[in-house]
Formats: sequence, structure tokens, C-alpha cells
Amino acid sequence: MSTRTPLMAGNWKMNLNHLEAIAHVQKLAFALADKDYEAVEVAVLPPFTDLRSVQTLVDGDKLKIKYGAQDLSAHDSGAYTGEISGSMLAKLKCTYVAVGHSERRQYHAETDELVNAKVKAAYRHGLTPILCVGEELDVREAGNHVSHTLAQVEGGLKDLPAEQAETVVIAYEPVWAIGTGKVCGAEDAQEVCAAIRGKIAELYSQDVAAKVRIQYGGSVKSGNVAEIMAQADIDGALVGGASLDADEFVKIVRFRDQ
Ligand SMILES: O=C[C@H](O)COP(=O)(O)O
Repeated sequence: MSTRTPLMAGNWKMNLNHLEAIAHVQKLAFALADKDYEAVEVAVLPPFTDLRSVQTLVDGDKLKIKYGAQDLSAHDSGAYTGEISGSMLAKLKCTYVAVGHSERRQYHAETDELVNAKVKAAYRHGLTPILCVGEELDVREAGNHVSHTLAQVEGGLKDLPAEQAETVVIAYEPVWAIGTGKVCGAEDAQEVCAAIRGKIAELYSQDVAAKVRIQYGGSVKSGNVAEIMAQADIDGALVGGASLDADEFVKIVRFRDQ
């Protein structure tokens, strides 16, 4: 297990309206105790339309849970119909924003170049990007999963200064393990996460690489989280489906008890 503070983040994807979001965060907040937050950083990534409600709840009840968005525009303002800017997210006191999730890459044709522009947009507004990377099944079967993923890391971090790079969160999510119930073996995930850390050391320094938190994502549940978190280069999880069940997500946060 690493010495970096683990980040357990629930990516709700396109689930839970703002009323359901309030109920869900209230349930999480009620279940989580102060000691949970001492050992783990807990965050949720609701849909854009929920963020104001979540902010009001978190501020009003002084909750320790953090929150962020699932995407942002590479632009700061202007004629970009349907887009949400980093400044809008910052105004809602978001901490995190996912960038380059495989569903954005797959369904919205997001390239490494665009992902890189979004990472920079996040930093312009004081948001911490969760840069998502990972290979499709055919890439893994061809044995190219490490080089594919490292190219995404390099592309996503291009021209990013070290003082920003050391705070980035990288989520390694093998696409074939997302929402499928197929979990990447913990040691296989560790292999790629160690390679990601090595790439950051090569691009920046060992010091920067030692600070970067690398999450695993892909069918994480209470039953497999402990094994995943036991790996030296895995510093948290980006949890999709299981984060929609508050009791299950709390168990994931308490991975040390599983
Ligand atoms: O962002 C989360 C990932 O896509 C994982 O989703 P999942 O836990 O439903 O497999």
C-alpha cells in the first residue's frame, strides 16, 4: 500500500437527478465518520445539473466530502453551446474534474490533444484534474496496453509545468473492465500504474512522480477493493456503478476493513 492519501471518488456518470443527489450525499455523509476522512479523501462526481445542490448541502452542513464534475470545456467562456467552463465549476467550489474519461473519448471523440487542453483549463481555474487513461480490449490482447496508456499520459500532461503535474490525479481505467464486472487483476493493474509513475518520473522527476496519485477504475466493488489498494502504486479508486449504492461506496471507502 502506498503512503499517499488515497482518493476514493464516485463517478455517478449520467445517473441521479439533483433531488436524488441530495438524498445520496446525505446518506453518505450520515454513514461516514470523521475517522473515515482522516485516512481517505472521499469525493463524488455528479452530473453538472446536481452540482449546485451538492455544493449547497456540503457548504450548509459543513461536510468533509469533496465533489467535482465529470468533464469541462477546454474554453473559458464564449459561443460553445452546451459546454461548461472551468470557471463555472470553480464558482461552485468543485475540487476535482474528470478529464478524458474513456466514455468521453469513445462517444465524443476526445483526443489526447483535447484532453490536454482540458487539463490546462482545469488548472487555469484551480481545479484538480482526474486524468483518465486506459486501453481497450483489443489493445490489451495485442500486448500494447502499457505503451498505449503511457502515450495517453504523455499526451494529457503535455507542456504542463511540474508544480501542476505533481498535483494531478491519474485514473487508470482499462476500458474492457468498465461496467462489465471484469476486473483487471490487481497485479496487472499495478504493472500499468507503476509504468505510469515511471513515465511521470521520466517526464518530470522522481519527486513529482512520488507525489502523483494514481487511481484504478473498472468494476471496483467492496469485494475487490482491498486487493487493489494493497498495490504499491495504486492510491485510490474511480468507482462507477458501485458508487451509486451509498452502502457499497462506504464499504469501498473503508477498504481497510474489507
Ligand atoms: O469512472 C469510473 C469508471 O468508468 C468505472 O466504472 P465502473 O466502476 O462502473 O466499472
